[in-house]
Amino acid sequence: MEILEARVIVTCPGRNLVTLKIVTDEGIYGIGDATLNGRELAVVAYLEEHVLPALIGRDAHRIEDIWQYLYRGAYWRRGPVTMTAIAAVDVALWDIKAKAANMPLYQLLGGKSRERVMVYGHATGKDIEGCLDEVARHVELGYKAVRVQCGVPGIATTYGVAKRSGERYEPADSDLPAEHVWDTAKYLNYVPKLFAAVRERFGDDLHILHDVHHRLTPIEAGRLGKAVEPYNLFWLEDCTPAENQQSFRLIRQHTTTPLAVGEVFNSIHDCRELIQEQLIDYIRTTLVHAGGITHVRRIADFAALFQVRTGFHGATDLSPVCMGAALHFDTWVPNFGIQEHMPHEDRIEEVFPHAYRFEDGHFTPGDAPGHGVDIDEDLARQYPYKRASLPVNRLEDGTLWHW
Ligand SMILES: O=C(O)[C@@H](O)[C@@H](O)[C@H](O)[C@H](O)CO
Ligand SMILES: [Mg+2]
Repeated sequence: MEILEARVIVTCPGRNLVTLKIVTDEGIYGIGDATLNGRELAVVAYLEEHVLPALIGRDAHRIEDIWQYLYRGAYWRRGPVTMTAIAAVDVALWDIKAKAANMPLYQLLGGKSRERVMVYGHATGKDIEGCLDEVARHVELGYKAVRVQCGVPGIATTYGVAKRSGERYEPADSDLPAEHVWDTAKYLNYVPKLFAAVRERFGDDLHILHDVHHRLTPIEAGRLGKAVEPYNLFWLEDCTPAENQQSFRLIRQHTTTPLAVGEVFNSIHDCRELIQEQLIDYIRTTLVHAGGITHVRRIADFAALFQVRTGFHGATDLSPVCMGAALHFDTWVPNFGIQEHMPHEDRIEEVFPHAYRFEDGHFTPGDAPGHGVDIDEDLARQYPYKRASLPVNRLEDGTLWHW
């Protein structure tokens, strides 16, 4: 089956999303997500100039060979732009292969390991009370697991908190990077009270998650993990930047709170020590930013050897195409943990019709052949690209900090 054509579709139905469509001579096409939040056009140029011309005429069935060709051929190794471009090609080719086999993608991966995929939703509030109301709304909607984030008194804006209650937060919300102010001491004094309040009101069964978004030092992370042990978190995410994988040894010496890391990783080499030394419990690296199904499957299999489970990134900047493919992966992967879910706004749902469905705190990927997500190109064209940047964070004295 020959690749006849490959094109990139950029659309902004509320936020920028980049999609790759690969068309074959048998009339079967596949699509892959190529969205790298805040750096979208870098991936578009990479694909259009350096990848797509080399795909034309290749056999669409040779997914592994094409992956190696793009990875080794680039010479420079890894990096988010390269690995997102490779992921888009890879997921589109898996979509094609599954459609050609007339099977849902999870069947090609090895079949179902579970009937449904547990997801966590996002409860955010400008303070603890506001966040509790949002947790209640999620529990009502059926969620069994909820990520809780709230504003901190004395800090004007806090990452991951929606501007208005009931809305989703959007990290890329301004033309040029917005500047936020951060204060670790205020955060560390306040946030344990949030978990205490959630347990008090919702009991022991609800899974609670929290994202620190890389903002603590390793010893601060150890202290927080230890302080919140009584509240039995499902996980504490990105408690410190993980470029220095060894720093997690220090955190592990101090706490048994489960740790999740990896949404910014794009290669198995970024998480090798973390997994091999069992310094984390959940790996968050997902299809779109880490070379697609072909590479993330290697990460997941490696993680399984060390009882590390998956907990894929699933914020709104990962398009429905990534979500659909991830749900097939989650349905198959033996060492599944949980899947992040942030609902896309209606305009996005209209541009990307999909087979996956939410029910009772879980998703099922559907049984449509392929990954079950499509793109309405005419509608997509009605929403032109609009530059949007991720924020930066500074300490009160002006020092640039992790956001
Ligand atoms: O856990 C998460 O979902 C996040 O950390 C994201 O909101 C992340 O900040 C964005 O996806 C960045 O594009
Ligand atoms: Mg995160």
